[in-house]
Amino acid sequence: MSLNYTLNNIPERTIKPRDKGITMVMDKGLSLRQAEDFLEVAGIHTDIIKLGWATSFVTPNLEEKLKLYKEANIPVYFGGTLFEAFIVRDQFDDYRRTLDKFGMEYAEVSDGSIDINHEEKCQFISKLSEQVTVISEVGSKDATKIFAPYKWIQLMQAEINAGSWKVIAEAREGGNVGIYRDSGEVRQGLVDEILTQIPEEKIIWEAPQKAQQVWFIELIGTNVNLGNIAPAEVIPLETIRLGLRGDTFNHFLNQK
Ligand SMILES: O=C(O)[C@H](CS(=O)(=O)O)OP(=O)(O)O
Repeated sequence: MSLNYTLNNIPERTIKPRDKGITMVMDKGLSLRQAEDFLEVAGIHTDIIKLGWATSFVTPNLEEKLKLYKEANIPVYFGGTLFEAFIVRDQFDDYRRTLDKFGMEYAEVSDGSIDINHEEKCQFISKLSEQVTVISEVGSKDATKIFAPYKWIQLMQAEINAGSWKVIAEAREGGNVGIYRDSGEVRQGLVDEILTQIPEEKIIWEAPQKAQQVWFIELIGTNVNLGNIAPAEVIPLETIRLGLRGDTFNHFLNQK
């Protein structure tokens, strides 16, 4: 990545294509012109784009948008809710055909809105990973469904074993379920326990709120994988990763 001028002692950032330090952006309906503008300023800092939930079903010019992202060399995938919409209707084969039809190279497997047996979910991961790179998501979108840290670890581990490239820790667009309390505060004990068993580079933490991004960057470092980043927040996030915004400025200076 080329930077505009020289500053000494900037935290070292991994470079694209990265396996660690990923910024996953959620596009929930950008127009083609907005997507072009987004790529012009933030494409360089974006590792992967999710077309949020099932927005791809109603997005006009879907093929053109996918082409734009492909030309920018940024992988794209449909949100997990779309996968779930197919599964709940018993249309797994149709989902596979849909991925082929649109030339998708990545897919999300989640169960945030549906109840499926976890072995069955792992079979979907395993079958889909013969076709695409699979990212799976752990955690419910239902704030009342809270499960213990050991369970998160078990589910994440089983999904990685089944073939997931990365596992996403659920938070939704609002950042108020899953790994967060409804106030948006991180369930710290949960995250700490997960990190005792699952390698941090295998997890993408959904962190739509600035305070959540800062928390993970301070805990894990500049090159933590973060997801559900809004397009307009990619450049601000990059500065937070580098200790160039007040929120992490002293954290990184004090590490020297
Ligand atoms: O689970 C998510 O992070 C997203 C967005 S939201 O929950 O609908 O706000 O859903 P996904 O289906 O994974 O894109």
